[in-house]
Amino acid sequence: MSVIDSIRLEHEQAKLLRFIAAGSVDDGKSTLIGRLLHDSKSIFEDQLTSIERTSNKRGMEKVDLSLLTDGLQAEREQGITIDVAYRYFATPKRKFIIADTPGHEQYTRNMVTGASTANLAIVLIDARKGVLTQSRRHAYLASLVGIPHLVVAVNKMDLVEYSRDVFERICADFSAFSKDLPLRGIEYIPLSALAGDMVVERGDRLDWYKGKTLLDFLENVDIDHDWNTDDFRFPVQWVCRPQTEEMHDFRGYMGRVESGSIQKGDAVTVLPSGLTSRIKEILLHPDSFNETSVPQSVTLTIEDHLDISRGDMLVKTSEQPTVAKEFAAMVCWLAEQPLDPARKYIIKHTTRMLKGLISQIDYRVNINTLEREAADTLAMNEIARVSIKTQQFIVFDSYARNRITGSFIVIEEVTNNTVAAGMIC
Ligand SMILES: Nc1nc2c(ncn2[C@@H]2O[C@H](COP(=O)(O)OP(=O)(O)OP(=O)(O)O)[C@@H](O)[C@H]2O)c(=O)[nH]1
Repeated sequence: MSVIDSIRLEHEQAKLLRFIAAGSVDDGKSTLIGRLLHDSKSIFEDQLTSIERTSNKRGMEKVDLSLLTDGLQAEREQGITIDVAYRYFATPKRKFIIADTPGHEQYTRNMVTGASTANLAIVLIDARKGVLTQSRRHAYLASLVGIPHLVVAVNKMDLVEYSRDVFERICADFSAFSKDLPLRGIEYIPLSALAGDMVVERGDRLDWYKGKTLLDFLENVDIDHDWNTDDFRFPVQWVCRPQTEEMHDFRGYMGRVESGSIQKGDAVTVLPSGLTSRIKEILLHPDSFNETSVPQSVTLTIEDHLDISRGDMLVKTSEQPTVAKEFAAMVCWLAEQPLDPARKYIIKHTTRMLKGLISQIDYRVNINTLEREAADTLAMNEIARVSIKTQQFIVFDSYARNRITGSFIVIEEVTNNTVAAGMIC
């Protein structure tokens, strides 16, 4: 194998698909994830033995695969507890991370927080029940957080005699409802998580279905174009000014390239100040500055001495974002304490903290009917379109264009709790 081939192979192997499975209670989410792990041989043997033991103890004939995803870890993030369990598995073709969000009423906020980095969402539908209010809610939330790919998994096909008519009716219902949502592509797959049909193996009871199995689809869906590769965005995390004599002129701007790309000599603009310069060097080994290396983390130097600090954003002069003190956003309220419109909150956006006010609630979305309602405040799990005013300028793109520079969280100053997650319109 040539060096190029081995580099290419490494690159292919590094490809990672993040997905979430959304379903109402008892639709079979845990069974499906368990089946996926089991049939793709991703479960470690010791895990399987312990599940077999538990299933036997409970007097079950078959191994209960939902036990594989039980025991959600509570995640503590800025003071709120989010029940999202991350599960990792790999096949020779791809690596996967599943964010498993529980289906109870805290669901909305869990999904909004767990799904914001997902490439794909699986919406489970019980074949006997068809498209329910909850299925609509899941599809709406997936489109709200901008998940590029959606799989509608029509589960429990064994309970409707693997009927093609039932499957096609559900597909028609779902596509009629979802045509107004900004979803890019929807894949429909009939399956039985319990019997194992069309999850990893095709089985022989769904012969009329000619599409891919779930795993085949997950392994092959094109995710290269999911992220913004056009606009160079570099929020500055740290300004590096070594105090040694030989380097006292050095100024490096450390951070993560969140999107796009840059080359030596490219014209850059520092925002919000608007000052311009050119890239002098791109240093890819931040270790030498005692900083842990994370993917895409770099240190940039520029040709001129400009006043740049943490929270500023370097962009390519030819690819400018919006700079404003007021913007519209969709927010999901996460805190138990409702929104207080009179209160100043902290808006955390990229590497910046700004003081801001939710100056107006344009409308609240009833996530069961998707209708817009008037509202004076927001309670936990509610979603609304709001206007936000900030004291200083904020540099952003719309969330539809850039999931990093288009998203923010709202923090309550006194308690330091995260109270909302937002996506800029
Ligand atoms: N017949 C049949 N039963 C299934 C299938 N998938 C899941 N089930 C059963 O449906 C019930 C619920 O499955 P779970 O996987 O626990 O459902 P869930 O959606 O994860 O439910 P929660 O964890 O409570 O949110 C269990 O009794 C499963 O055995 C299927 O394809 N066919």
